[in-house]
Amino acid sequence: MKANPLKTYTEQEIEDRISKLEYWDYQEGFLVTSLDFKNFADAFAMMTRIAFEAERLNHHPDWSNTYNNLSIQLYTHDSNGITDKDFELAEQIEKIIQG
Ligand SMILES: C[C@H](O)[C@H](O)[C@H]1CNC2=NC(N)=NC(=O)C2=N1
Repeated sequence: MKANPLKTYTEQEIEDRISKLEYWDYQEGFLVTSLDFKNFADAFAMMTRIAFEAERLNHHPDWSNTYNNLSIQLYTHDSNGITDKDFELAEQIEKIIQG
């Protein structure tokens, strides 16, 4: 199950790389974002698109949805930290958001 843990980023490396992203912050060990949509349907449509991307990358978000809000936390559970996988998914989600 836990094959080959990836290299985890240091806090400084995380801050440097996340500063290049518009929608993401680093909070309490996670890459995080909170997105508000017009309504539930739009929020859920976005979750569906992100879900397919997560499957493609084999890396999955910790997330929650409340009506029109989608809150996402990214973390590599197998490595107990932030890895390239988290940044790959964050960057892909950002592209989807930006259309
Ligand atoms: C076996 C499978 O590759 C792993 O369990 C993957 C799947 N998706 C994952 N997603 C996240 N966020 N962290 C992981 O460690 C992880 N591991």
